[in-house]
Amino acid sequence: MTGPAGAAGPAGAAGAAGPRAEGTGRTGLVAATVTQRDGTVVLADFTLLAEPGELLAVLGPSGCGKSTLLRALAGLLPVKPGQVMIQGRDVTGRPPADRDVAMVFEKTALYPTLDVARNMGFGLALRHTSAPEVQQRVEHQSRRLGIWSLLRRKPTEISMGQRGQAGVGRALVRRPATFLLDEPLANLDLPERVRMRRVIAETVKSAGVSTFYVTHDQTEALAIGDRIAVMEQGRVRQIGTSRELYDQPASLFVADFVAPAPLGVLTARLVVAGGVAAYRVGDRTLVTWQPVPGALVSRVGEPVLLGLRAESVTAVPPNPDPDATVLAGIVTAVERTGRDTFLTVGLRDGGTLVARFGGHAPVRLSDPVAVSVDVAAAHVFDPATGRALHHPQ
Ligand SMILES: Nc1ncnc2c1ncn2[C@@H]1O[C@H](COP(=O)(O)OP(=O)(O)OP(=O)(O)O)[C@@H](O)[C@H]1O
Repeated sequence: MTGPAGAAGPAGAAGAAGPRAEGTGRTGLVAATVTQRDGTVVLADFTLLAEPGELLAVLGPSGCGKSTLLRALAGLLPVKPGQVMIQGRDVTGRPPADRDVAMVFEKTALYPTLDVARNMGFGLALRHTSAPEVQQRVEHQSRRLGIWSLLRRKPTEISMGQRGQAGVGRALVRRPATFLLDEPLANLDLPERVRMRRVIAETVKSAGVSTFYVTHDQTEALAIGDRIAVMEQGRVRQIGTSRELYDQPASLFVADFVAPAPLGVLTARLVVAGGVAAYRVGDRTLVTWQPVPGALVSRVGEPVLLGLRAESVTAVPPNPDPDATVLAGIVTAVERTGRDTFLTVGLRDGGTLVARFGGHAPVRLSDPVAVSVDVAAAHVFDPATGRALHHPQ
């Protein structure tokens, strides 16, 4: 199920709004307005609900309101008007302690006088879990997280990354009504992040607890989320699985935000040439060799934006197909990942593309370069609104 906020299906954004969220077991905000203490309205008429047991990744740029969402769910910021639902129960106006949430902040504070084991078990002890059970859960979880050897150390005796891991451990030993994880893997190196996010995903899934996992790292969101909600400026722009967001982004913003490499964008005009769809870009006509897609028929003759992923823009083969589209430009940025080289190419005909070449491509900044473009693979957007008009099959 995918779509922009408000057009999503049963588990989607505004589709599940109102009292219907009650009794469904869903967790999230419904038609909620959240205002910071200084009067800044961060979320307005905002609806986002996770299904029971779902790991919902919340992805978006800095300042879009991700932390505000979690703080409102936890009861740290008031929702007025609107509803906060936890497992289908309306907890709006209830204090944080009544909501049974386990929350991890990016900068989780541990109790400085307690060792890691007691920090991890603190929430359980508060809830009157027996000492042997606290010990058993802390040991089990610390082994899974790889911090068992740190249990007797104080927070000042471990690294920032390890403090973050202990904070995650403190949440994961619990079986709360919902997990709220706000950039829980900050300060960790990449291999540790990947390992930790697997442990987190396994733990929250096996606990069957709805989880909001906030990140601004698209790779992390796509890897971990059952679905991903993409936020921008206090709104959910789209909610769907990683495949849905990648194949059918609702807008240019979403397409660019979920792409591992920046999206190339060309300003074009849709034309029909010899019965097939083509795009005029500067003086060039880029032919798709396919009929005009149904969704674009009404747009023939009009300007559109073409979004091209790096995998559709590649090195020109030694004996190129004469019908292939080859564009010339200048390399304005080079990023090497080992396996691939990503080139940002300023085109002679206007516009910028990002191309994926092989890892050994002998290309340097400011080099002239020719790229082969799979025009039929372009996602097509409305230039005025950025809304998607057509996705390639
Ligand atoms: N205490 C505050 N008082 C006033 N405005 C705030 C406060 N905290 C956050 N904001 C504003 O609310 C908006 C959303 O902030 P929020 O922290 O929710 O964003 P975010 O998506 O979590 O960002 P990041 O990824 O950088 O953590 C921002 O414009 C921010 O400046």
